[in-house]
Order: sequence, then C-alpha cells, then structure tokens
Amino acid sequence: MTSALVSQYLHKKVTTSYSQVTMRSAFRFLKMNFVSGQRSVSHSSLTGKVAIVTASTDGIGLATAQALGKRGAHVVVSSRRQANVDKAVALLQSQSIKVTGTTCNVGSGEDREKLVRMTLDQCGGIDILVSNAAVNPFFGNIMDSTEDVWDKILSVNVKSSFLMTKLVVPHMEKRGGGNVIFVSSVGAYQPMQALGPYCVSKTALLGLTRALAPELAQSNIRVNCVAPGVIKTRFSSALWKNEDVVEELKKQLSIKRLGEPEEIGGVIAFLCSEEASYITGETITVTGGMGCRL
Ligand SMILES: NC(=O)c1ccc[n+]([C@@H]2O[C@H](COP(=O)([O-])OP(=O)(O)OC[C@H]3O[C@@H](n4cnc5c(N)ncnc54)[C@H](O)[C@@H]3O)[C@@H](O)[C@H]2O)c1
Repeated sequence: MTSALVSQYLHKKVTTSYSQVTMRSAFRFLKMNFVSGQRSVSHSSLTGKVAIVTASTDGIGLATAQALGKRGAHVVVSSRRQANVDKAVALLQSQSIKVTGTTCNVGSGEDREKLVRMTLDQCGGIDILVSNAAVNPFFGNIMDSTEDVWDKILSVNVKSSFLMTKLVVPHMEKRGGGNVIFVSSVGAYQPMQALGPYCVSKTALLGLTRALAPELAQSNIRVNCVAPGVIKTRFSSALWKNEDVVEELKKQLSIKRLGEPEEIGGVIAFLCSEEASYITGETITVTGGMGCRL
C-alpha cells in the first residue's frame, strides 16, 4: 500500500513534470511521510511549541525532552544541580534540539517562578508542561512512615505539580491553549508494599488530572497523565538490578522485559500533539501489560 502510494505520487508528480519545484515537493513528501517504504510520523508536529519538563536531566524526563525536541518543540530542561543541567543541554544541542536549561527545585516557590520567568524571557511563551519530578525517601511498612516523609512526598510529587500548573496556565491561555502532563506510576493503581506513601502520591495525580481537565478545557488546555510500569532508570535501579526481582516482575508482564525511558517520552509527546486533540482527563498506562485497575 505504502510503496504503491509512493510510486503513484512519483509517477504523477515527477514523471509528468520535470520542474524543479515538483521534484522538490516530491522529495519533501517522501521525507515527511515515508522512510524505507514505511509510514513514519512527521517529527515536526510540535514546531513552534515551548515545553517545560521538570526533572529532565536524566531518565524519563530527559527522554521526554528528547521526544518533544525531536518533534520540533523548544524544550526547557531543569533539575536541582547545575552540572546535570549543563550535561543535558549539551546532549540535546548535539542532537539539534532547541533547548534552554536552568536549575529548579520544584519544591521551592522561588525556583518554580524563576523557571517560568526564564522560559518566558528566552522562549516567549509556554505551551506544554510535563510535571515529572518525584521523590521517594521511604521504603518500608506504611505504618512506619513519618509526618516528614508524607510532607516531603506530597509536597514534591503532588503539590508542586499543581503549583507548577497554576503558574503556567495564564501563559498557555495567552497562546490560546496548551497541554499539561503529569507523570504518575503503575503503583497508583495497586500500591507496592514497600512504597506506600509514594504510591498514594501517584494515585493523587490521577485525581489531579481529572479535577483539572474540565476546568482547563474551557481555556483549550488538555490535562493528561502517564502511568509508567517499571522503566529502566536510576529511580528504579533497586528493582531492575536485582535479577530475582526482575524475574518476579516479568511474570506480571505481557511484554517480557522492562520498559525504556524513550517508551514513556514517546507517549507523552503523542499526548501533547494534535493527534491527541480529543483526549483530556485521561491516564495512559505504559506498563508492558501489567494489570492496572482502580
Ligand atoms: N522508573 C520507573 O520505573 C518509574 C515508574 C513509574 C513512575 N516513574 C516516575 O517517572 C518520573 C521520572 O522518574 P525516573 O524513573 O526517570 O527517575 P529519575 O531519578 O531520573 O527522575 C526523578 C527525578 O526527579 C528529580 N527530583 C526529585 N526531587 C526534585 C525536586 N524537588 N525538584 C526537582 N527535581 C527533583 C530527581 O533528581 C530525579 O532526577 C517520576 O515521577 C517517577 O515517579 C518512574
């Protein structure tokens, strides 16, 4: 089907006219739509968009910045350490991605405002927010978790996600709309035994997504969420570096391997694209087939 379409196009546009303009448009058509006989998604669908991704110098955040950047967005990367920001900016620039970077501890109101101000100054607006930063300072029985643990987890994982959204929405409205994406977890659906408070914070993000979506739809802002399964990053290394744990996990998976950060970045980029223009208030689970029920 694909190769038939290509030859039809070439026959019609190239063999019937040898003008340079027609040749150029034929090649543009091929470059945009077909690679090696297969249809590929155009990577220019986010051109002109400005995307803030929090905690984006490593793991899922970095892969998300790459996915948005490859589709043409100007990405603003941040994390708490300047050295990590510099490294991520250099990497993305080497991949021809438009990128700006700054430090930001999402738990600090001052830092959140600095991130937004810098984005506006350097990029002229905001279209996309991916709230990806998260902490888990506690492993153990939930009954042993302290008030400090709960304050830290809820503050970084939930409250900061809302407060970042509140800061960027007026600027998205000035652009006529936008996209907010929260990064939850498979643990939001079925808390893992040793990660109770963290998983509860991730369940809260499913609620935040649903609470915000109807209100922000009026401003043409879509709010969605992604719930990754076990993805190979530093955050989850305690799980995937232990072969016994991996074997146990695989029993619960339809796709018998752990996920890669790029497999989350691509889904987030899709949710921010026009292809997802009728999706809001949803959480997409990206888990290799781990059952997720609330
Ligand atoms: N890796 C997995 O298996 C997995 C599964 C489900 C959900 N997630 C979620 O994906 C997101 C990204 O995690 P990851 O796996 O890429 O690991 P990661 O360690 O690369 O990302 C988490 C990042 O958040 C940053 N962070 C923590 N507190 C911060 C703060 N106050 N301000 C700014 N940054 C802060 C950390 O420095 C770290 O870089 C997190 O929300 C995590 O909960 C990961």
